[in-house]
Amino acid sequence: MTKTNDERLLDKKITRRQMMKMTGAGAVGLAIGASGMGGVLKAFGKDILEDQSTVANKVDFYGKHQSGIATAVQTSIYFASLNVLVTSKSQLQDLFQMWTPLAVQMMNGDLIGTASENALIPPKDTGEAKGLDANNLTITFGVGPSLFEKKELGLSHLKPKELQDLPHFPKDQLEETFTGGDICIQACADDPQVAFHAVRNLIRAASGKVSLKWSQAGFNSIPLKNGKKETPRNLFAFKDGTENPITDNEKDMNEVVWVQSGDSKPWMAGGTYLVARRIQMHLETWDRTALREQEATFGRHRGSGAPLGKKGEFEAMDIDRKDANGNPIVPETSHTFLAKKANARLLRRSFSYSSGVMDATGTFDAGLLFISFQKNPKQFIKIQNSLGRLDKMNEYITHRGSALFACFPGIKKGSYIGEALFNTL
Ligand SMILES: C=CC1=C(C)c2cc3[nH]c(cc4nc(cc5[nH]c(cc1n2)c(C)c5CCC(=O)O)C(CCC(=O)O)=C4C)c(C)c3C=C
Ligand SMILES: [Fe+2]
Repeated sequence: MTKTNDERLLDKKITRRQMMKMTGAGAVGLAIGASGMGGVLKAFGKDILEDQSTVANKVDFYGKHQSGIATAVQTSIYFASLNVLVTSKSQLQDLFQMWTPLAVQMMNGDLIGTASENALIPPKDTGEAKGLDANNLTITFGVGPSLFEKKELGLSHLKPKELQDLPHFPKDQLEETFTGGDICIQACADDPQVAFHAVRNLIRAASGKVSLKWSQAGFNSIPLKNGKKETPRNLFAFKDGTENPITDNEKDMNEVVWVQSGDSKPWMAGGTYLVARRIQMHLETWDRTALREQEATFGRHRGSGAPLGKKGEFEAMDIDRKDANGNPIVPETSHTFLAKKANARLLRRSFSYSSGVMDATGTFDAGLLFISFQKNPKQFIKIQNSLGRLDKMNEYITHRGSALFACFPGIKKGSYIGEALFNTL
């Protein structure tokens, strides 16, 4: 990347120590002048852009935590797992600094860069989101275990001990083409093109610095009842996401999702761990299954989403309830029985996918892009181990992809994505 005069000057005159002091204190105070864009301040040659509070359907980029985690689930996701091609920590830092204003612009519903009428060069923005509003776009960034294993990046001492490849689980049939990655970008929005546009433009702007390892688009259809959003249904037609932490309850979120200071490496405080599992759902087999069997698989009623034997979706599920003959009302091999029995919690934020046909079988390649956020990956591991070989749902699903990423804490205005990681020696 060619550097501007300002950047060259800064490279020379500001020592690393001074730079860390200033960014730590909030880099807004560091602004070195207005750019040609009129009133847009710069730090280290990068534009400091604001969240535009007047924009329709807009989620804030800046905050204590990254967006796309506690944010109400949107209807579309484009999830990308990337490998890095850069060969030094400072190049990686440059990459996240470069991505920061682009993410702010796109979450404001704007195109990236400044519009140019120069017909001799490709436009800065790929353009397909023009005319669409922000559509509650959220962009969430995380880093995978493999990033810290790249010697040339010198990050190994900063790797949290929790950030290890997930263990092999019974019945896993993972494919390398849907597994792992150095960086993840989760773009969610209420429009598929807005979500795709975000990832496409971030990758394009990072040409030569990252390569796309795998990606998955997904969808959720969210019914509205009297103007209120209801729980979306998965491709097995069951309400999915009923039993989840309350995202606007800080205590719940601190207990389940947000890494607290002292829990892990200091740079992770306020962040979280993202588990992604690409789980194929065998729709053809499911569709041949009797309703009673389907309900026994989940331990819930298909229509209402209520626990078996109850009426309301949000009624408590008591897994110890027995019928008159002393048999458990919620089957002991049902998905919810086993998930509950694990006695661990996580925030599920999954999306359905449909990606054509499985070559070998001629069946749908469709399923769930399961995404969960938890303050420690062991919460996921505990639940997945409890589901293990017993989960009745195993007859109808196959885990085909898996990845774990450490998601940075939120970004302060004037700072950039992942700053805490790069400012730790
Ligand atoms: C290891 C974690 C989990 C995986 C993987 C998983 C896959 C998966 N789940 C469904 C559908 C449903 N899951 C439901 C509940 C539920 N699932 C998990 C965990 C995993 N699911 C938990 C922790 C829970 C909550 C359990 C509880 O305490 O009650 C439900 C019921 C409704 C709900 O609460 O959302 C459904 C339906 C699919 C289809 C799937 C993989 C394809
Ligand atoms: Fe589940």
